Amino acid sequence: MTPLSGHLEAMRTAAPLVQNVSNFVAMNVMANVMLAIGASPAMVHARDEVEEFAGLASAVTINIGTLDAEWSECMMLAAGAAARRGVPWVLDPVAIGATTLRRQLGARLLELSPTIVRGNASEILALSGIAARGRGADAVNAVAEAEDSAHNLAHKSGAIVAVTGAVDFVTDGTRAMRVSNGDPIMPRVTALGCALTGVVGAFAAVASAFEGTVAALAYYGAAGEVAARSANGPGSFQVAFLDALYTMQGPDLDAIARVRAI
Ligand SMILES: Nc1ncnc2c1ncn2[C@@H]1O[C@H](COP(=O)(O)OP(=O)(O)O)[C@@H](O)[C@H]1O
Ligand SMILES: Cc1ncsc1CCOP(=O)(O)O
Ligand SMILES: [Mg+2]
Repeated sequence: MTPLSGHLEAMRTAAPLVQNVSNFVAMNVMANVMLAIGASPAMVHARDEVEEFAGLASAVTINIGTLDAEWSECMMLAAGAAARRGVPWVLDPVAIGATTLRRQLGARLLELSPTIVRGNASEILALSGIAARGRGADAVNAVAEAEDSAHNLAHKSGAIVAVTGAVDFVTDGTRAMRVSNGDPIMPRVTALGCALTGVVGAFAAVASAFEGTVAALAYYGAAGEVAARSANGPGSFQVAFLDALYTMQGPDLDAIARVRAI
């Protein structure tokens, strides 16, 4: 396995263009996070250009956070274009257990073979067909509760499935890893999960989907730990987090990361 630092350095060298069909809450947060890590984000979702743009991007991310009928159509077009062109694409099934609209779109997007699915435990349970509703976009389930579902979902869909929370879990349906970096203040800042999905996309542009996802999660959690040391609450954390993502070097990541195979 390539060291985590190797993936971070490769991602920064490539500065991949990542197309994000995101949501109204996350767009600004996500773009700032992606610029801080050294990637090039483009929040492009209009029906008339979304497929063309997917041909320019090194990765595509699809997030159902603030969907309506038109967003849904654009997401299907973008995911389809990425899948046809072999561009890695990441699904973030925000609040998928909450409504029929979300569940139906999630099922249709899964048919387009996402490279990676990244969500919290309640979302991964719901996407797997287990009756977990979450609390809107927030998880009410622990990661451990969703690990079997993640495994089955990965096996069935062919996607790498990442369940995030206090200890992240990543599986390809056969092997699995846990990443125990991060800080409990992270879910107190909106859209940090959505922004992480963009970071996963940037790493998937330069690494295998499994290794890239693990590296992205470890880097993100490590930066969260560094930022939490100087933060007084969610406001100062948000600023410190962007700085930590920006300043973290490969050797820092290798030293702070807590990644283990299961
Ligand atoms: N209790 C926690 N302790 C440490 N890190 C956490 C905790 N909860 C979430 N995180 C981290 O926050 C980031 C966003 O994950 P999460 O909150 O699960 O996403 P979402 O916002 O989509 O629900 C991940 O890096 C995850 O590891
Ligand atoms: C609060 C909210 N409502 C719809 S999308 C969204 C953002 C969710 O962000 P995250 O999944 O990163 O917590
Ligand atoms: Mg989320």
